Amino acid sequence: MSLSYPVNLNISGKGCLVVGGGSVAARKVRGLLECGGKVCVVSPMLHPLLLKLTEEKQIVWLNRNFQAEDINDKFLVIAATDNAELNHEVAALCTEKNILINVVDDPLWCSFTLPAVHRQGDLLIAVSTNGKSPALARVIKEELAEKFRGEFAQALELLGNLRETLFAECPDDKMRGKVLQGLVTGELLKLIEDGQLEVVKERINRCLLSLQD
Ligand SMILES: C[C@@]1(CC(=O)O)C2=NC(=C\c3[nH]c(c(CCC(=O)O)c3CC(=O)O)Cc3[nH]c(c(CC(=O)O)c3CCC(=O)O)/C=C3\N/C(=C\2)[C@@H](CCC(=O)O)[C@]3(C)CC(=O)O)/[C@H]1CCC(=O)O
Ligand SMILES: NC(=O)c1ccc[n+]([C@@H]2O[C@H](COP(=O)([O-])OP(=O)(O)OC[C@H]3O[C@@H](n4cnc5c(N)ncnc54)[C@H](O)[C@@H]3O)[C@@H](O)[C@H]2O)c1
Repeated sequence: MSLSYPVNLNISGKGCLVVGGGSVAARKVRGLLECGGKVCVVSPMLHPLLLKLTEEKQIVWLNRNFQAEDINDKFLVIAATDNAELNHEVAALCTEKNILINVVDDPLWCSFTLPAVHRQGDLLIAVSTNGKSPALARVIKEELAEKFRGEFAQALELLGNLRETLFAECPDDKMRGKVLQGLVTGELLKLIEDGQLEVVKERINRCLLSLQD
């Protein structure tokens, strides 16, 4: 399989269809909802988690078998049934209409695959094995999750604010780059990892003060 091109999709408010309502579909639906997707599930049976989401009106459930027109106007589709032939059929329909398609039992039919994901606030760590071993992707993600904990979400907030201030107050882009690269080093990473957020704040303030000199 050729190498996949990594992107971060904005699916907020966009129509996402999941075909199938089992445990794999439930995992994919959770991921879509987390990012603000408008999720519709078509399946004659639903996993209890999906039933709950339907009752809470977080998703729309079409309680029947898949029909070709279900993909109309969808931004992306995930074919997650236990019927390989049907999953291929869904993929072929989407490919024809240039709709993004993920097929849970066949990477070759996917226009996108899902990585194992660890999030802390705006920090996103995504691990892919290009379909070679999803289980390994999960284990690598779990290892990374032990290192990149909640402190990183907090530190990112601080760095994001600093960057905004720099964009507003320092018109020289070379200077901005220099300031940010000088601040964000392996040493800062270690401070964040050790939970020394006060020291991180101090470094950021020092950075701001140096701009006024
Ligand atoms: C990462 C993760 C993201 C997510 O789903 O959110 C994900 N699979 C996860 C787990 C997982 N999946 C499977 C196992 C059992 C062990 C094993 O088979 O290895 C485990 C392990 C477990 O559950 O621990 C079975 C499996 N998966 C695929 C096939 C079909 C095939 O390969 O042909 C089969 C065989 C089905 C069968 O046996 O019939 C296919 C795909 N699975 C992918 C993603 C894409 C490639 C990702 C990559 O490697 O880059 C791809 C191509 C399409 C896609 O689904 O996007 C998620 C981790 C969630 C987490 O972080 O906890
Ligand atoms: N990609 C992954 O991460 C991953 C992981 C494990 C398994 N799998 C694969 O995913 C597939 C699904 O696994 P599962 O555990 O969720 O299976 P499951 O049996 O729990 O769910 C299958 C779902 O498909 C629905 N379905 C069947 N025919 C349908 C139709 N005509 N229209 C709409 N929905 C229909 C069923 O109602 C059911 O809800 C398996 O075949 C397996 O090969 C993929």
